Amino acid sequence: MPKIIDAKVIVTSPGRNFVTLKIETEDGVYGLGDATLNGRELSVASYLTDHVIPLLIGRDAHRIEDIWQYLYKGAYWRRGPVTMSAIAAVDTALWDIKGKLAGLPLYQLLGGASRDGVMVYGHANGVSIDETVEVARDYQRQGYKAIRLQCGVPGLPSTYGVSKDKMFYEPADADLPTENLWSTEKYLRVVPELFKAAREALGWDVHLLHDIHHRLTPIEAGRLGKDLEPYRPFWLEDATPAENQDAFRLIRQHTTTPLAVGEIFNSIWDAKHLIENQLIDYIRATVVHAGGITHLRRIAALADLYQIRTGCHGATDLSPVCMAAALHFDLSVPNFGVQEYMRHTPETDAVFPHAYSFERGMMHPGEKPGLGVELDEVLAAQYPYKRAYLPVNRLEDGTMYNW
Ligand SMILES: O=C(O)C(=O)C[C@H](O)[C@H](O)CO
Ligand SMILES: [Mg+2]
Repeated sequence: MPKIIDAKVIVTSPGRNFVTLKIETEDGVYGLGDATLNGRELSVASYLTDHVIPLLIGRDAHRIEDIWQYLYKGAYWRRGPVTMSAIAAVDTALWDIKGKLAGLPLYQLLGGASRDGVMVYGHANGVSIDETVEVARDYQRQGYKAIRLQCGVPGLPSTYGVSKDKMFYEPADADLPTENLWSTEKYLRVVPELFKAAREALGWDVHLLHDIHHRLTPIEAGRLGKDLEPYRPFWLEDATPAENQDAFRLIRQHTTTPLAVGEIFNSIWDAKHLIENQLIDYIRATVVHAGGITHLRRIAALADLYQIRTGCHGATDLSPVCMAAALHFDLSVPNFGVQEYMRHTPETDAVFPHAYSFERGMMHPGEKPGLGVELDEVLAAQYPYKRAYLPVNRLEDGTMYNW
């Protein structure tokens, strides 16, 4: 058996923080797993180092399911983003090892390719509608088949999804949380105008997406979904906070615009009611925050019964290790929908050399055994952890709101 003899956590910040687990086996094969939880990174690093790594030493790296169950059931305290990100890192690293030992890229172990490539969506954003549409046009020229549109809201100094840089977006921008302002009324006026202008400029042969980022009540989201129907959005994401899963029923009663949710979900239990009641169309849970490949496959299998497709989260705070794992999953899973793709900075790509590639709107995980991602530990050591928080949101009268 490939016995686990060592494991360690590597924290590095090549432009942003990443937490990576490296598991080594007796025969010199190692695997990597992403454990990054944006703004709360060190909690997962400690969970792994202090509580998980001692449990791994001496175990058979091939027994992925058993180790998953051991860490989930054995902790007694189930679920939650810290626990599930830690379990995800172990699970991903073990799949990486299994692939390397088999001499096969991970997607082959997951049943092989179900499609030729993975459709991804890029982020077009700008301060104004015109600027956003111009950026979207540029994405279209690069061959993107799906584009997310976010634009500034007149009257609000800044908002989610609008960055200074056109290809990179990094919301965790400060040593203490930046405070943003929010007005639902102002926002609801601009989004239909954005989609109208985008359809006029880009035509109908491109999928258009939008992320509400948990900021509307169900009835407000229903109204926005209805207003956007003429422009046929691919999805509206995180329309309303999803702790109360039935909130999505109210949105559904008012619009046929497809709904996506789940980037902050960490377990099948967060999605079960939404899926079984067909309250959503896309499930956005991804490898690092939802228990790894093993658990994500379980969520996708449940979703498949209800014709709900996957749409894995893929922001920059998910490391190239997670991106690679997501692409292997996407290529193989039967009910794939779309994959989010936000480019990492050149510094991040240098620390994590990888086999995955992008060509005209499609990605492929590559043919290297396992995940196909390395971690240059010498380079990583040159970028020490730097505390960084996600922003917070307040209404214009000072009331704390959802970011
Ligand atoms: O990429 C998205 O859809 C996001 O909503 C990005 C999140 O704000 C980000 O990953 C938070 O860490
Ligand atoms: Mg989102």
